[in-house]
Amino acid sequence: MAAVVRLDRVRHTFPGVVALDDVELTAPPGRLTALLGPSGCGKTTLLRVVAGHLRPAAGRVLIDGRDATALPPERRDIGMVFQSYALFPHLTVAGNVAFGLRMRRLPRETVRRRVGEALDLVGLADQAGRRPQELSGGQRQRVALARAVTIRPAVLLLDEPLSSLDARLAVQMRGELRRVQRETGLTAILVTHDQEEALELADEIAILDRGRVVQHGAPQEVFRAPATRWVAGFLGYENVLDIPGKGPVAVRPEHLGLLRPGDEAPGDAHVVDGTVADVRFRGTGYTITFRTAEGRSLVAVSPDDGLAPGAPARLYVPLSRAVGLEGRST
Ligand SMILES: Nc1ncnc2c1ncn2[C@@H]1O[C@H](COP(=O)(O)OP(=O)(O)OP(=O)(O)O)[C@@H](O)[C@H]1O
Repeated sequence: MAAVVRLDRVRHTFPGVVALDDVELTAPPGRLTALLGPSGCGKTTLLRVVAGHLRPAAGRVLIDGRDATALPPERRDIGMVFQSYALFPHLTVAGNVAFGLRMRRLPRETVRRRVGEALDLVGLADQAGRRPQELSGGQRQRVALARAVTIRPAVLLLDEPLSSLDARLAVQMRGELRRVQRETGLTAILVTHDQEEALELADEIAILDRGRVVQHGAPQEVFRAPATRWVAGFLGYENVLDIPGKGPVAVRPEHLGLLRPGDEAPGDAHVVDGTVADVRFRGTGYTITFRTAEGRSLVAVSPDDGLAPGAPARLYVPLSRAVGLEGRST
């Protein structure tokens, strides 16, 4: 049965750094919770505390209501997948997947069956006899995933599992990871610094900033309604501007519209006049930076350029896309 993981006021410091600052977090059973935040915000420290590789200075780790804070990693019933795969080079694929089962002294026949099931699950049944160094990065990560799930752990911890894969493969592996997590029904906690990955994979996202969980919710909710100015900025609401009657608002570049001469702004939009400061090609279009009359910098994206630095420009913000910042903490 999938377990619920709860962190109860977990605190940890390293010399001169508060890595975890009274973290309260619940990872619900059978769901994938992503820990998302910038480098150094405490994601890995949090995962190490859950895994039992690090004893927190204060607070408790509860796995299915049981206090696991003092338990060593091997008694926590946890499967782990690391960025670096951490496969045994001298063992075959099947040997790697079997490792945890053999450690648990399961009967030979059970080990054989479960290894077969795990390799089927990750699509590597035909690679069982190969060694890790003969596999691609994506295949190695599948072996690591099979090894972690075959012990049927209460919790699956994933520490940046896709970040050593090239961009295209990482995107493809997202789907694999999601499917395996769903099919196994495991409670999973994923550490990532990649927003897109978190939004696509997670049932819930916890955003960390300087050792604190600053927002926790469904991906859509976190993305559409960032709880603080910092979260808004972190999630790409790059533009902050004042709208009369609404106060300061944050807007994503892709929601800032560009009015060509003669264009009318749509109803329910706020119009801003400015000057083009910079135009950059970004493959699928252009990133255009504007300077408003009040001296603010605004960034928009446009499918075509046709604008040169110094040219006057009119922008509009659909009010439905503007996230009000008044009353939100920094
Ligand atoms: N073993 C350690 N000794 C001293 N400081 C540490 C140690 N491990 C982490 N820290 C510090 O604790 C803070 C949190 O680090 P952590 O590795 O948890 O961040 P992270 O969010 O996982 O970052 P990244 O995305 O870069 O891996 C950072 O300021 C880091 O420098």
